[in-house]
Amino acid sequence: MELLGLLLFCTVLLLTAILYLKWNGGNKLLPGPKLINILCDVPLFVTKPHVAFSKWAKTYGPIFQLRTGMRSTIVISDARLAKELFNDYASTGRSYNPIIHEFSKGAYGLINAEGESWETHRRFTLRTFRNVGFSKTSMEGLILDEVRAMLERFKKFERTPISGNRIFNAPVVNSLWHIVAGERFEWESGRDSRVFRAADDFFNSLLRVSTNGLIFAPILRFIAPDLLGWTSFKNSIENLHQIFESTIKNHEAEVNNSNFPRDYIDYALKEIENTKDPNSSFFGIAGRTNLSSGIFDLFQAGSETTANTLSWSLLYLSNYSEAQQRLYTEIKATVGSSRAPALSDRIKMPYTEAVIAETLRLSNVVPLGVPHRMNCDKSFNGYILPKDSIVFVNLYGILHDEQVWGDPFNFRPMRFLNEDGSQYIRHESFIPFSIGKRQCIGESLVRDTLFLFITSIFQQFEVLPHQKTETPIYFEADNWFLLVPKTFKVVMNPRVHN
Ligand code: HEM
Repeated sequence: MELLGLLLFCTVLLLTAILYLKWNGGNKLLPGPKLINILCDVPLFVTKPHVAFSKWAKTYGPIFQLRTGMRSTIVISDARLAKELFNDYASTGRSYNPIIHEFSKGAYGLINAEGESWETHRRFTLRTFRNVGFSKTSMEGLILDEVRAMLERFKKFERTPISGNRIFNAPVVNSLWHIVAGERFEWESGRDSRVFRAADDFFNSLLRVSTNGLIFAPILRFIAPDLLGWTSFKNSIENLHQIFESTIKNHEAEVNNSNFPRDYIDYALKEIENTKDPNSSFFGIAGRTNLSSGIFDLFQAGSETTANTLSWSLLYLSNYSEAQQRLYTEIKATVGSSRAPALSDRIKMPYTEAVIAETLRLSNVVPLGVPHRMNCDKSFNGYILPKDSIVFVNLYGILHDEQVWGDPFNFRPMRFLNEDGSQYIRHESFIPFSIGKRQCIGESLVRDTLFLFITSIFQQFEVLPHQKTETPIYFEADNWFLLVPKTFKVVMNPRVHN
């Protein structure tokens, strides 16, 4: 009888263990701060969530969980783990946030779309970028048009202090508009463009709603819509969509133009015309909404990010005179002073490549990437990541990890070079564009833009800080949603070429 009882007990124990393991997938519970720890860090979390995440990663490790509501939020602070997870289709969902979804009129376009619709649109955009001239000579010519205009502008203000903030917005928005709509505005002659104005309004209102906490607590938009900036945010989005819509209509009227397709909109209209599958993201009315939202995404993802990274490069290089001198020496030796830098020079300029990488690393304009959503339960690294949990990649923590970089807050391009400085070294933790299936699609455009702008500016000018910052220099950013430099001024001194 005793033996039978023991057998029964062992069987129940075994079954319980099997059921537990089956339910839990053989996985441990994710570590993470308790509610009380989160409450203690609320001011930091609200103002600088990327810093709070990095602080918690030190205590709870490279993968931790915040259990604040019904859904769990998972934070990854290690490049290798991020690569493994984000290469898995299970992690390619997007979370629903009414503030972020307002951009794309729902889950349309590129950033907020999911599943087949997102895949089709992403493939189309990458292909079209290549066709329109991404990384080809025509794209280079298009960026160089903006570089020339920029240099002309700087010449007007040489030797006088000028603001380093927002000076790259017009050329960057202009080059995007050129790719998308085939038009170039002569912003350098002081002509204002409604696209610039609308893009500016949108970003100012986006910064306002993110600072006011609406992104974390969207419910606030119903409580004080005007006061918290929700109304002007919505209006600025509507305004941009109207501009895109009227431009698309003008393109439709020119479909029979002999040069068709000329730009992104033309390619998309052709795709819509050729799509007969009602389930496709390019079919009929949904196809049109996807196009308008897709353009919106290219603007919101591509303009402020690139323009602010260029501003950061001016701030760093003007304060780190040794790095600027070394950059100039390489430009002089490779390009000289009688012609403009070209993308073909890039391969011979490892120091410049390192300056670009170090600027992207230290400035890290998108500190928390764009949150992903798990499409299904997933067993990962010994844990279960439940369906619908939100996953953040803590790019800020990864790009500023002391264990990885040693002195993460110094601007030190040499960290990307081999010992004798002759070769650029790829770094596994260098992921400013995130990683995996949803990695930024603008990376190659950004790298080309940074190369051509930075080499051209420093070929022509010595850039000095208007007011020297203390040493060691730590550059504080404004706003957490997009890390933009605080107000600063520089002085552009023309170089004397002999
Ligand atoms: C310095 C400049 C830029 C940085 C640092 C940057 C960074 C990022 C990051 C971190 C993501 C999130 C990826 C993820 O979800 O895991 C992203 C997504 C995206 N970026 Fe960029 N980006 C930059 C410029 C651009 C440009 C110039 C464009 C296009 C013209 C662009 C288009 C996009 C799009 C469409 C997505 C969404 C991709 C998807 O959901 O599949 N970005 N970017």
